[in-house]
Amino acid sequence: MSLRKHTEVAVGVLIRADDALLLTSRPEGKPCAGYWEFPGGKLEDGESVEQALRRELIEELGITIGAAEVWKVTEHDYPHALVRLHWCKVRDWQGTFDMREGQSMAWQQLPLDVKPVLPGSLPVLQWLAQERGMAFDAEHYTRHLPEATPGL
Ligand SMILES: Nc1nc2c([nH]c(=O)n2[C@@H]2O[C@H](COP(=O)(O)OP(=O)(O)OP(=O)(O)O)[C@@H](O)[C@H]2O)c(=O)[nH]1
Repeated sequence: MSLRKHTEVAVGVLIRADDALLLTSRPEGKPCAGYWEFPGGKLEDGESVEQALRRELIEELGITIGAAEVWKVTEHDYPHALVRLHWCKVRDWQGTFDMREGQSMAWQQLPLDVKPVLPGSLPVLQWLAQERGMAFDAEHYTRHLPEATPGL
């Protein structure tokens, strides 16, 4: 049996006052380019989840977040990596959004209009829908997936 090492990832669910959620598109050159995701990235050595998330959101979006606590932890096994996702809800940030990696951003209510969404993010969309008393239809997010997606 081969044991794959987890890649630890900090992910921010940015929630605006009207409950809209921030989604960003994965830039060209990364695995799953063009998929929509919540902003974030991999922890570097010695970093906490909160530190990594703060650094990533400055690097990617040009904003500085306030306090961020881990809300949920999920795992997803992609061919390119076995990831452990540490999800933080963020309602407090400063600065102006600046897509520094050439990505797109979209404030979205549930169910999301942007597609496709990374499969590793679906559990969180389900929890968010539950919290809002809404039905969750996984097929809404998966039925238009490209048939062969390199890196997925
Ligand atoms: N940021 C982010 N990553 C996610 C989400 N869902 C999900 O499965 N992932 C996975 O978590 C991993 C995050 O890695 P990344 O490539 O975005 O990290 P990074 O910005 O540090 O990349 P880098 O290697 O270019 O520095 C990817 O394997 C990605 O598929 C999500 O909603 N947001």
